[in-house]
Amino acid sequence: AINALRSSRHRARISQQLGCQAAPMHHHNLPLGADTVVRLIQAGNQHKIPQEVVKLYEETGHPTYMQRLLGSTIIVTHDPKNIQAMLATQFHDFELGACRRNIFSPMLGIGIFTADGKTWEHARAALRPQFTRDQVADLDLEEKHVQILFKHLPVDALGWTVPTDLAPIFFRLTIDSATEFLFGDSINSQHAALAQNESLPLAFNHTNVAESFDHGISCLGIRTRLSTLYWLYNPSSFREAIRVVHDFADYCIERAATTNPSSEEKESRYIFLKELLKTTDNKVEVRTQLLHILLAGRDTTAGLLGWTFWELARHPEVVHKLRAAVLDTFGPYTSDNKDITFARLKSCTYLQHVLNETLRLYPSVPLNGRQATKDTTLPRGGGPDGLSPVFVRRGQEVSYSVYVLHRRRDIWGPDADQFIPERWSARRYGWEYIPFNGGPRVCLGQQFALTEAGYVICRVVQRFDGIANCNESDEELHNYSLTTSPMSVRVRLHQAA
Ligand code: HEM
Repeated sequence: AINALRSSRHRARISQQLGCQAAPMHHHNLPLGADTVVRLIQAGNQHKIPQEVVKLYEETGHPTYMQRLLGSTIIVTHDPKNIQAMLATQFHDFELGACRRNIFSPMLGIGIFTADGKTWEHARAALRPQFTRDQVADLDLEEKHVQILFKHLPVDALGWTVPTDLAPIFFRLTIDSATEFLFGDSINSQHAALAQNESLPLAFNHTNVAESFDHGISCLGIRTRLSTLYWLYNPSSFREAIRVVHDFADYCIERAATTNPSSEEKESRYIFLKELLKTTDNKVEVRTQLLHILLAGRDTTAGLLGWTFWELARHPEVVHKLRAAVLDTFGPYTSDNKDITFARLKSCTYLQHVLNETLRLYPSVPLNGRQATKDTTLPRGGGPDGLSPVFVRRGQEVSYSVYVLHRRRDIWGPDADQFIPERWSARRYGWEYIPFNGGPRVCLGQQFALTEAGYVICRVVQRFDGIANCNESDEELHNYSLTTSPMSVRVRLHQAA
């Protein structure tokens, strides 16, 4: 106790020397900030956690504030300058921390998404080359899976589909293409979901892999929200899901490692797993890397597609303009997709504006955080005017919400909550727009994701010229595990003549 008192006095002195002032404390109605925990649990049940975090910010009235959270006091900041400090300018003062590692490791092991320090540097260096290659987003492979998606969207004599929920369809599309690209073997969940069940001969029983992966991720989401109490949540269904996912990964790795090189050479397709096996023969490390990329890349892309169509279904004028831009760049729908390339997707400006605007309103990772590696400061948020630095204790959690940041009216204007792709024709990127994070840990798959999502959107709007919203309500409901996607995107699509 005496040591704690001494170090707290020492910190107070340093904090004063550095010109730090206290950030305002969020007003709590219950001890230990239990009211905030209850509110977040209730918001989770209503699928509105990101909106609740906006309310907490608005109640406090400051972009940076302190919040009690069951025994600890965390700093919450939605200030671009502070986020930039944590992610870039003071990168070494902050890390992900042991808590995130412990939460994720039973399913994923310790890899790029959970590691800090040298382990992270090693993982990033090993993965980086795989993302600089031109073929990183294989559009022919994507097309194969898009064609199966279209089988889920048959039309009647007037050209309309029945009301269909696109949200699960995008989840199946992205796990099929991601597993084929990463593991060399698609789990073909789209085939399994077709009514007539066009069963494929599979070397491995893939049927449960998609469900197990989804269940495992939702358990990781619950463990993340329990924070340091994550260990309370470890149900047998979580352990079983992990077993299925690991068996699938191990099967693919074993098969890739024992493939006869001569037949391998004949196969020109780029497979992530085979590239990784050239860098290490440690199969557990390969499994860890693969599962981390699957986690990082799959749900994020499915969520981006889901939210894009959620908004398109409510903005026919944007559909009209987007379709005109796509047809102008790539021509009408044909079974040949050769005109659609990475470079041409980038040059389709309005498509990029639609993607930017979707990621502004629905950043895939709406809440995030870091932990201080040493006593340090954040540049802003202290004192009555909020302009003084704030002292951060070693080990203190700092949480930030990109969802809140992207909807701040003082940054984006009074229409911050509205979907207006046109705002991007006059806007430049800075630290107020960070859907892919920033600094040394910026998303490795940004180009991959924008290419894949852009490609799928292009193909859908080439083939369909009308999107009618069939959801009963316009309420924004988040299917939020670690990333967000819409609960449901029920639409009827009209096929172009
Ligand atoms: C809409 C799509 C995507 C979004 C919005 C997105 C966003 C992000 C964000 C916010 C982070 C930082 C997370 C953190 O703080 O720990 C991140 C990290 C990462 N992302 Fe993405 N991501 C997307 C798609 C992808 C894809 C498709 C891949 C790979 C195929 C990928 C690979 C990674 C990797 C490897 C990291 C870890 C980087 C590191 O810690 O060094 N992402 N992404």
